[in-house]
Amino acid sequence: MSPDTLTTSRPVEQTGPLSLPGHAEYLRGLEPVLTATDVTIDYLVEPPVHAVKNVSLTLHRGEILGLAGESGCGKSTFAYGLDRLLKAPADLRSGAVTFHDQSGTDIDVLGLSGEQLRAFRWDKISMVFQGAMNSLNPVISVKKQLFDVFSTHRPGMSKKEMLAESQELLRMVGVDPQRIDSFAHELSGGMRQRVMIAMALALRPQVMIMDEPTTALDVVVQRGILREIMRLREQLGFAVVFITHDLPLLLEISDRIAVMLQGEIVELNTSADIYRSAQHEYTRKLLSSFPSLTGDRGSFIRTGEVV
Ligand SMILES: Nc1ncnc2c1ncn2[C@@H]1O[C@H](COP(=O)(O)OP(=O)(O)OP(=O)(O)O)[C@@H](O)[C@H]1O
Repeated sequence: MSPDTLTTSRPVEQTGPLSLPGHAEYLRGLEPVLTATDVTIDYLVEPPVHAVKNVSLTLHRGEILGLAGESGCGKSTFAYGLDRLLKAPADLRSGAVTFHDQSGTDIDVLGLSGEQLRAFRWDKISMVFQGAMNSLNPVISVKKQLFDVFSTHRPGMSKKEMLAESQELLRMVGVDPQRIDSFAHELSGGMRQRVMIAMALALRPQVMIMDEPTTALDVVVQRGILREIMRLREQLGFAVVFITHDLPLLLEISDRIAVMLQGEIVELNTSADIYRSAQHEYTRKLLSSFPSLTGDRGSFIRTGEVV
């Protein structure tokens, strides 16, 4: 890593638009792990699409930050920008993304070169996508795919260590370690997604970006996986940017929620305050469009218990 990618300044805490005093209270004492400042991303098509407009957001160590908003508002584009996964015609026009490493070093993510970026991704920030379970290679065993992560990023590890670590990862995500020799096509959709989460956890990243990670799964499997993610977050302390259009789900699992509308964050607050006293008209509209908030799932929000 070249010296110009390193800085030591710490960002000013952001409470964000339309946030209540409780939000500032929530932020007190939290340490930032990822900061996006004035990020603007366009798709250079004719006419150009201004997908993300001057978005600033701070993710704190160990927090689950939900990114909500209807289809096309720019959630995925922003998340891909955070991890430098954008491809043409997407163009990150301006802004800064800083990763505040546990070691105390700040990394200018947009300044990383190809090799530095490969080393950074998966190690510091990993990503789980909706389609990820289909991105496991069906004809390569789970073991080989997990081993590939280790041999690329941890070349010093022995095969024995890789096996022990892979089995432990599978156990952590609720997959029988004996399935390590299975091929992806032999696993259910839910299990494939759990294996993807195991791969994303393999290097113990400090941040995981999850873009609709459970949307394609049935509700029971989905809730099992979400519970696992929340438990692992407690155990391992990583932070999560969780993207979905399912606002009730975000209210259940997130510490804070950022609401996106047409490429901008229009409201940022704790989940409790978003639920109790949404400030932006669009957030209120989103909340009222989910009848489940007044039904069974609403009971969690009222009681604080995950069922
Ligand atoms: N390759 C592309 N070329 C042109 N425009 C694009 C491209 N990909 C996305 N967009 C546009 O960028 C905007 C933001 O899209 P994005 O996929 O980030 O939204 P999203 O909130 O994640 O939606 P979804 O929940 O449907 O994934 C939309 O207007 C979309 O049509």
